[in-house]
Amino acid sequence: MVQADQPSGPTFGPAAAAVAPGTGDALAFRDVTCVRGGRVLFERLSFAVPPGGAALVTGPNGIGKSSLIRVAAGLLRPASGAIAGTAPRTLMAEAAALDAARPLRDALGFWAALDADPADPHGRVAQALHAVGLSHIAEVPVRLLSTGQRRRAALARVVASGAMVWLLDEPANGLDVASVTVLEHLIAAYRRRGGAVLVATHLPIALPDAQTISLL
Ligand SMILES: Nc1ncnc2c1ncn2[C@@H]1O[C@H](COP(=O)(O)OP(=O)(O)OP(=O)(O)O)[C@@H](O)[C@H]1O
Repeated sequence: MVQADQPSGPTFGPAAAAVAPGTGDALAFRDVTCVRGGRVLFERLSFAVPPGGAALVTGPNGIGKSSLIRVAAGLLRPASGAIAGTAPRTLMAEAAALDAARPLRDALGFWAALDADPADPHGRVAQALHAVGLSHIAEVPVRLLSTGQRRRAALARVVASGAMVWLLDEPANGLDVASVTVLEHLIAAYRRRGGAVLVATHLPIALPDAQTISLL
């Protein structure tokens, strides 16, 4: 079962599955059904995230939050329905996919050169490291980073990507209170620039005016 709501405007969900998200959305699910391991995780889910918007995916363990994020990322094919939106997306999941042997700056630079925005990858990595408070360990190999530092490094990768849509799967895991505040500020600044975020979390994250997609 799924329940999606917005602070204002229409309610999306199975009962309103015919509601077609408008054009120009950064990301939209249209009647998306996801089946995994023979179990329907969510059915005919429709919602849209406009530029500058945010959606928060909530629900208990094993309900399908990560699966929803993976569907949005194009890593998991929905059983039916469609994902709309051509804006470049970037994913922050459990694995940061940063080369453990490389210094952090180089490991991030590898992805920044491949990711959405081709302009000035070195400059974007430097800015991202500063934004997450890791500039001082830019030359330290990734394998020596603490758990929380790795999570912040993963966030730096997202920041450096220049993508218009951030897909964040449990981004607050492993972060201390101060780092969660940094995360919240980064998301807010990104949204002010027109970025859109889809966040799955079981930890509280302040996302003003976000619509909530409750998997039940
Ligand atoms: N590769 C897979 N094959 C089959 N079933 C899977 C696979 N990956 C996950 N599942 C199942 O899909 C369901 C949803 O998993 P998912 O990771 O999306 O949940 P979640 O809400 O993110 O959970 P959590 O809060 O524990 O991270 C679970 O029952 C899980 O066992």
